[in-house]
Amino acid sequence: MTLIKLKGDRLFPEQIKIVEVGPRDGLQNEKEVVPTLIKVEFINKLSLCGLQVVEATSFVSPKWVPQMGDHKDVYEAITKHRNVSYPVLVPNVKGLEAALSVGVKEIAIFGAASETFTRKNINCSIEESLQRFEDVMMLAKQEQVKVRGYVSCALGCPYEGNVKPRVVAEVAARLYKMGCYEISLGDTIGVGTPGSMEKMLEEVLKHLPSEAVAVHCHDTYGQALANILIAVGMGVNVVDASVAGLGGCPYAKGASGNVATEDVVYMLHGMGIKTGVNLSKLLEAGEFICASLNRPNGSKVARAMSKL
Ligand SMILES: CC(C)(COP(=O)([O-])OP(=O)([O-])OC[C@H]1O[C@@H](n2cnc3c(N)ncnc32)[C@H](O)[C@@H]1OP(=O)([O-])[O-])[C@@H](O)C(=O)NCCC(=O)NCCSC(=O)C[C@@](C)(O)CC(=O)[O-]
Repeated sequence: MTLIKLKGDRLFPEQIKIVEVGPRDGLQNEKEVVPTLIKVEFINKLSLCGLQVVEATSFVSPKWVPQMGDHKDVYEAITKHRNVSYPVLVPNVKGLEAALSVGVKEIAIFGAASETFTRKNINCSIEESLQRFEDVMMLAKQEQVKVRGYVSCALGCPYEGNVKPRVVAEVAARLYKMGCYEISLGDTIGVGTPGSMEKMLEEVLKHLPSEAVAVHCHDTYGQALANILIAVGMGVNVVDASVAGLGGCPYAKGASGNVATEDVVYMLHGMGIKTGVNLSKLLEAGEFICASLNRPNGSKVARAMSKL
């Protein structure tokens, strides 16, 4: 990884990969069912923005998350671009088998550093979830499917409050050792601050190379950009974000959307860090989904630029 020096002592990666999670994390919590065709058009627009990764949907139980119940239809209908990967969330072997039946090439398994959140989210303990993921990983390896891992509640849990960095590092290390090529650390309820992000990452980076770490910051407390800046300054070069700041987790009451992709891209480009993302096209994709959902745009950059 090439690092560039900005003002001060910190070195920053020259290039950051943005993982766009809007179609999945962004839409999974919408109250009204979003029509499949809108989801497909949304993903197709995002595919034209220069993003390398667009998380497309979740192969989870439709009883638990009805909004993602059209996962197969969405995945089959989207136009797949050669340079873009379209990972989908998978909680168990059943989900992977369904994903394989429509030709999915990359999945994300999702664990957490909180027992209560894990129970509420995927109905098992942390240890049971890791055993389930071992089974998923075995089949994924056999089918040559790439696997990304999430660790939710990395900076706090909606049920248990503070979460120990040591526990985050342990779950992250287990997922990495199992074969996940990248571990995304989720501030699920956006309570983290630059201080807690730094402490948590110091612990995680004792066990994982920085190239294998991503951050996934919800912006509930308005800390997301500051937290990302800290992470990037510590060598993390993958950032998850959701266009127009869409999103929230159905099992984390009150959690607002992810950091807006437009805001992350604007900040990084302003620092001279490349993302490969075309901000104008991203703004169009954000406007499209906000108009379709009839909701205001959660990106400050999008709002400011629409007035220019
Ligand atoms: C994991 C389960 C399935 C366990 O749910 P369960 O009820 O314990 O599972 P089960 O094995 O007893 O199955 C119950 C029913 O679900 C079916 N089922 C079982 N598996 C599947 C599947 N894969 N796809 C479709 N259907 C499935 C299964 O066939 C059965 O159907 P029935 O016999 O009752 O008709 C459930 O808890 C679930 O789907 N949870 C997903 C919840 C979810 O998607 N949460 C939001 C993810 S966001 C997140 O985690 C945070 C993140 C990643 O964004 C990062 C951050 O911000 O921190």
